[in-house]
Amino acid sequence: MIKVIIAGAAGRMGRRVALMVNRHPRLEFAAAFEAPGSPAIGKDAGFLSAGEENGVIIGEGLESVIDQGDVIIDFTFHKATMEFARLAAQHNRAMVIGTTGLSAEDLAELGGLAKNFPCVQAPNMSVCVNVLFKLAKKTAAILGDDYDIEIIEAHHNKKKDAPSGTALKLAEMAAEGVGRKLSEVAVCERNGIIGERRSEEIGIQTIRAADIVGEHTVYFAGQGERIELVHRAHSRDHFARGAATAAAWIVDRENGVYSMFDVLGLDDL
Ligand SMILES: NC(=O)c1ccc[n+]([C@@H]2O[C@H](COP(=O)([O-])OP(=O)(O)OC[C@H]3O[C@@H](n4cnc5c(N)ncnc54)[C@H](O)[C@@H]3O)[C@@H](O)[C@H]2O)c1
Ligand SMILES: O=C(O)C1=N[C@H](C(=O)O)CCC1
Repeated sequence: MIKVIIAGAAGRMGRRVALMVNRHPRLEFAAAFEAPGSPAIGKDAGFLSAGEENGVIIGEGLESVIDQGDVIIDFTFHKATMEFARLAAQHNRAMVIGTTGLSAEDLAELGGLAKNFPCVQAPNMSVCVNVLFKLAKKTAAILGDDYDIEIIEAHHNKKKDAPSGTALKLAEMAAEGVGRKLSEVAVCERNGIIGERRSEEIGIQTIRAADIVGEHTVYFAGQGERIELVHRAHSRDHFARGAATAAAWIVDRENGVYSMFDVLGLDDL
């Protein structure tokens, strides 16, 4: 069995990951940890996630548990994630990184650290969203420059980063489809007398409201008609299931950074 360490085990995602790891035939929920001072420390993580006693008591900090597992599943906060990656590199532990909000500098550092450990890093672990990433690129490439590309994302009011990592990836894929660099054409805020829209812009707008799990719409708007590609998450369980799938996949890989396209076999689409 592959022993799994869950970072942020008391979080919205951590709790569901614990459940999905418990249910995976090749995974064993071996250890869990939380942020220093978290009220969850010392509690049974299984109980938190599914009402199932499974005897995994939440510890404080990765260093306290890193020797108990083969792979770390991380849905925490971008600064914490980078600390864990540095430790994983020192201890040659695999990682599944679901945390978003990582900067370009973080991702560059992660690429260097991953010379010493294998990791899957993905802003969205859902199968359908990863198919949507591919559809966004292909749709943009087919329609070309005569269609304005805009993205709207909606999430719950507790989400700390914006735009969502998924929205940024959708925009990046669409930009690739039409041969643009997202860093040059992304417009994430519009306010005041903004003037006419530049045709090459890719707009990304954010909604934060109530308990919305995660919704993304990609607009390809032309004169007189448009295409909308839409994904709506019904629960966090499909993200957690994707993370468990990635954890079972990554432990046999060479060191380096992989995506969910690699895990799901979507790379050639
Ligand atoms: N890739 C995906 O499919 C996917 C899906 C959902 C959420 N996310 C991302 O996952 C992250 C977490 O989302 P969430 O809704 O679970 O948030 P959350 O705030 O509910 O959970 C985060 C947990 O991490 C803990 N944490 C923070 N710093 C820590 C540290 N240094 N050590 C240990 N634990 C620490 C917090 O105490 C909290 O319990 C966000 O970045 C979100 O965007 C990604
Ligand atoms: O709930 C969240 O936070 C989510 N974050 C990811 C993102 O930023 O894209 C994935 C969707 C849910």
